[in-house]
Amino acid sequence: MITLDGVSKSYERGQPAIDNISLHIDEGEFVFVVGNSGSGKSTLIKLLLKELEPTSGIIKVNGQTLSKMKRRKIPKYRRGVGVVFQDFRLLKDRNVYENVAFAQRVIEKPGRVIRKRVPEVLTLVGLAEKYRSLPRELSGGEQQRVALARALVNRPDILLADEPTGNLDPKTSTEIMKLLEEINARGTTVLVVTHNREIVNAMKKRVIRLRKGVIVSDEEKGIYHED
Ligand SMILES: Nc1ncnc2c1ncn2[C@@H]1O[C@H](COP(=O)(O)OP(=O)(O)OP(=O)(O)O)[C@@H](O)[C@H]1O
Repeated sequence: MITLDGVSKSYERGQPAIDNISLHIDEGEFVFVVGNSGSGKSTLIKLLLKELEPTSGIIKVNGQTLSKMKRRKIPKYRRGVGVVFQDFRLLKDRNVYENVAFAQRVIEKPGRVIRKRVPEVLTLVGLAEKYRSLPRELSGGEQQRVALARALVNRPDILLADEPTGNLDPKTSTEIMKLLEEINARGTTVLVVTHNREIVNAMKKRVIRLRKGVIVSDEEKGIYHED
């Protein structure tokens, strides 16, 4: 599903942000990528979304080699990967329903599909009753649920989450993680970047740890070791 082969990424100055990483993530896996600030986690997400090009190495996602992808295919590729971020990134002046429906409108889904699919996915994240609320009327956890619904509405094979609980309290963070686990159980491959130790240790999933752009451990049912 996701394969990196000898991937490095250097910015203009300093050490490589990603330094000769090779890894494989199978279809249906749930993986945490952990590491201190500056270890390269966000760079990895950007490489997977083809927002950045690697300095060297090969990245394959869903059978496609990203470096060979035609420019005009990139938007479609990105829409096939669900993404959520720490800061939710919702449209402030649109309600919950519209925030989610928007992801379908941009790919020109017919109205009847949108009217069916949006309530379905809002039910999945537990927000069916708040479909008319604006983002500012929601708690942080609810806003992240909307972001998740938006990421899932087009049924992506892969969900990338960059520090999805970074702005949330511990209880809400656990709820969001349980939701990610459920999404994974329904077949989506999930990759979560975080430095939330408690969450990682509670979930007992595969844990890939980065330090200065290098994989220092990769464990099934892992824990987040002290650095
Ligand atoms: N646009 C950029 N230009 C130059 N250097 C960058 C750029 N983005 C990131 N870096 C550097 O690359 C390294 C890895 O950064 P990255 O953002 O991937 O780390 P991270 O693990 O996601 O950190 P955090 O947990 O703080 O988000 C850092 O040394 C950072 O300073």
